[in-house]
Amino acid sequence: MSAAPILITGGAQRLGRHCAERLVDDGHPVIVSYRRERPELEALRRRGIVTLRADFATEAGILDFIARLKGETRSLRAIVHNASDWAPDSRDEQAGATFERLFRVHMLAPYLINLHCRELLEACGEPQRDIVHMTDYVAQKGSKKHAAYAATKAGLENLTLSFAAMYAPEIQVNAIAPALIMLGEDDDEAYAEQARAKSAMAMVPGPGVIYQSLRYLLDNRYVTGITLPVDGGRHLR
Ligand SMILES: NC(=O)C1=CN([C@@H]2O[C@H](COP(=O)(O)OP(=O)(O)OC[C@H]3O[C@@H](n4cnc5c(N)ncnc54)[C@H](OP(=O)(O)O)[C@@H]3O)[C@@H](O)[C@H]2O)C=CC1
Ligand SMILES: Nc1nc2c(c(=O)[nH]1)N=C([C@H](O)[C@@H](O)CO)CN2
Repeated sequence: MSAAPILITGGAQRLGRHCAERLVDDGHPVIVSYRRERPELEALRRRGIVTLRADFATEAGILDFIARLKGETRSLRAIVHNASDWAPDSRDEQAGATFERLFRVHMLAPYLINLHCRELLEACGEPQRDIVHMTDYVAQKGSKKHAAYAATKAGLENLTLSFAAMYAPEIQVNAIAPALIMLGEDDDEAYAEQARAKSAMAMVPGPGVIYQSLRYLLDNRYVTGITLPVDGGRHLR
């Protein structure tokens, strides 16, 4: 019987793509969700990664993805909720719509996928099954410019506790809380220098440190209900 796949939402680029490719390197079948079709997806498909389109900005979009996921596989080894919209707060009439969209992407999608896909994880024949929520250091600190983003990531962090308690011992549920792992395409050196100065380690490590953290959770049978900080010691500054 072939191994059950690992689902990474938002796996078309950056941290999610890096983890998807490393999981394939480690012998796991992988399914990724993506929102926008683009040429880079072909490279993932050539590696045998199944790509499913998903827009989590609406409940209908979330439920439509779940239905198509269940048409694709009957079991899952793990679910990594990586999809995220790092939108700054809107100061105009869009403020409410922005908050609601980030609530759906960061909280409602993981909540509904966890509820509706529990049966896929339980159908996995391997001894360990995992759910991993990608949160953010700012869930604990807040953010002056990304308050809606930080609040909805804090909500996702809290969902980690509830689902860990609900799903133990069959399924382990944990979170990874990164800070400044990768810069954005438009970030200049001045921004990079300012961002590096925010942590004790004063570096921009790249996505490898996230895969190391995900690997630790996937390989540890005794860890559940935790949030693993991967933030260079932001709390020390
Ligand atoms: N990068 C960093 O330094 C940090 C990252 N994190 C967290 O780590 C995770 C990965 O970060 P990173 O790789 O930078 O993430 P990205 O900003 O690259 O977003 C990941 C994916 O989320 C998808 N996405 C966005 N909105 C939606 C939506 N409405 N429906 C479905 N998918 C959507 C995008 O899909 P598409 O491209 O197809 O539109 C995108 O590819 C995120 O959860 C992030 O919050 C936390 C702290 C620091
Ligand atoms: N979905 C995303 N979330 C976050 C991103 C990103 O690019 N996409 N980037 C950050 C920053 O690196 C921030 O940590 C810098 O202080 C945070 N979240």
